[in-house]
Amino acid sequence: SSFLIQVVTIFPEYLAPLRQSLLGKAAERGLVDIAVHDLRAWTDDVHRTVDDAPYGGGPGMVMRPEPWARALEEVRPPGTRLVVPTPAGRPFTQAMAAEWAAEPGLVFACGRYEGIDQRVADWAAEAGPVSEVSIGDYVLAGGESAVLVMVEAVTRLLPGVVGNRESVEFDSHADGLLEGPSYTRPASWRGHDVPPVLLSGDHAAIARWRREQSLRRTAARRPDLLLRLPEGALTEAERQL
Ligand SMILES: COC(=O)COc1cccc(COC(=O)c2cn[nH]c2)c1
Repeated sequence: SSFLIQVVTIFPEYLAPLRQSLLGKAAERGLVDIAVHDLRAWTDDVHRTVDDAPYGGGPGMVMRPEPWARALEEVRPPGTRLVVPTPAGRPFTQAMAAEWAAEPGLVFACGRYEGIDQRVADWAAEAGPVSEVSIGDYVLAGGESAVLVMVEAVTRLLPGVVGNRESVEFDSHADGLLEGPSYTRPASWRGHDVPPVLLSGDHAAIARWRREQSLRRTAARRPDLLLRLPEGALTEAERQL
C-alpha cells in the first residue's frame, strides 16, 4: 500500500516540486501518494482570511485556529502523525525520518506569518501524534521549504524508492557518524590523487580507512554527534583518534 503524504498550505504551488524526480517516480510506481491542500478552502469569509493580530500584542500576524481545524478534520486520517515545521521545534533527525517512514503516512501543516495559534497543535494532539520539528537554526518565511526537505528525507527511506538499498543503509548519520569523502575516476585529477588505499583492493584496509575518515570528520565538524554515540559505538583506539 502506498505511503500517503498530505500537505496543508496557503501556497500550494510551492509544493509542485514534490511531483518531480525521485518523488515523481515513486509516486508513479504507487509507492507514495502526495496531496496538497490550500488552507483557504476552509475559510468562510469573502476575503478568505487565515490570519489575525496576536493576543498580547507584538509584531506580525498569527494564523487563525478555525480554518486549520476544519482542514485537518477533513484531510487527516485518525491517528496519522501531524508534522508542523517550526524554528521552535525539536531537531528533525534521520532517526525521525526512519520512524515516520514506517508509519502509514503523514500530514504536514505549513505555518506562515508568526506561526499558527498554538491551540491547533494542542487540539490536534487529541487525534494522533503531533511533531513540531525544526530543520535547522534559522527562520524561514513559512513551513513549505521544510516540508520539501522532510518529505525527501522520509520518502527515500520507503521500501522500493531508492534502488540501491545499500546506499540508504550507509547514509551519513546511519551509524551516528558523518560519511567520509568519496572518490571516482580519474585516479589522478588536476594534481589531486585518490587516497591509494582505495585503489589497493584490500577491503579490510579500505573499511578501516573509511571508518577512520568518518571519525575524524565527525570529530572535526560535529563533535556533538560523538557525545551522543551509544556506549560501545567506539573502540578505545577510536576514542584516541
Ligand atoms: C506551531 O508551529 C508554528 O506555528 C510554525 O509557524 C511557522 C512560522 C514561520 C515559519 C515557519 C517555518 O519553519 C521554519 O522557519 C523553520 C523550520 N525549521 N527551521 C526553521 C513556521
